[in-house]
Amino acid sequence: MDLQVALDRIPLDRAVSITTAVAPRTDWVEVGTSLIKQFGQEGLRQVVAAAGRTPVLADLKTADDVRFEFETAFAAGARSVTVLGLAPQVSIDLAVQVTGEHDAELVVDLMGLTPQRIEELAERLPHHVRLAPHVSKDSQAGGQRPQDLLGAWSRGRRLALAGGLTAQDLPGLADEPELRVIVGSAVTKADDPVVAIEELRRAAGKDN
Ligand SMILES: O=C(CO)[C@H](O)[C@H](O)COP(=O)(O)O
Repeated sequence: MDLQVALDRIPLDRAVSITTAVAPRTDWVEVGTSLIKQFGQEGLRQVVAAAGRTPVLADLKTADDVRFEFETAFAAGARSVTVLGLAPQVSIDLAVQVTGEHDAELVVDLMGLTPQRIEELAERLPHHVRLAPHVSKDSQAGGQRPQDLLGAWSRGRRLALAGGLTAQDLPGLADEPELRVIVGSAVTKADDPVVAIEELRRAAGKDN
């Protein structure tokens, strides 16, 4: 299991200082959609610099104008980007093409999709594309968990689970080899983000 720390709804200087502290202890750093909307390409560039050798995902949640949005993120140093599964198929196909041209990772965010559309995407998309079962911020109060969205379609696929996850969720997921777990608030709202990421590492079985 890989860990990805998502940075959302915090000032840029705090995002940079959290990144400096957690980057050596996480597999990926995510610049969340809220940060990208607030601080744009320059914010992304600053987090990439603070992350050092740890790769950075830009959670663009792109729905249109794929090449422009992706290439703006790659120019700032992002190594992975997200497209919405809700986007038109032509945009999802272009997302596969553009990430391929840049040797970057593509993550397809599955929030808001019907089970039928998720199955269709899982069948259609190349195996190297990572699929992200995601309980959106606005849906989290309903108690749904991203792991509830897994099914026959997800077996053998590269996955990234997101949406309100904490260290308590990780032991049950630790055996999934192709799984990345995205944790935002559990780190950024912690009194000490380093203590929080160490707890997540232990829960993920990474420090045994
Ligand atoms: O993509 C996101 C919101 O749309 C977040 O990055 C993701 O949900 C992780 O954050 P949290 O653990 O706080 O839910």
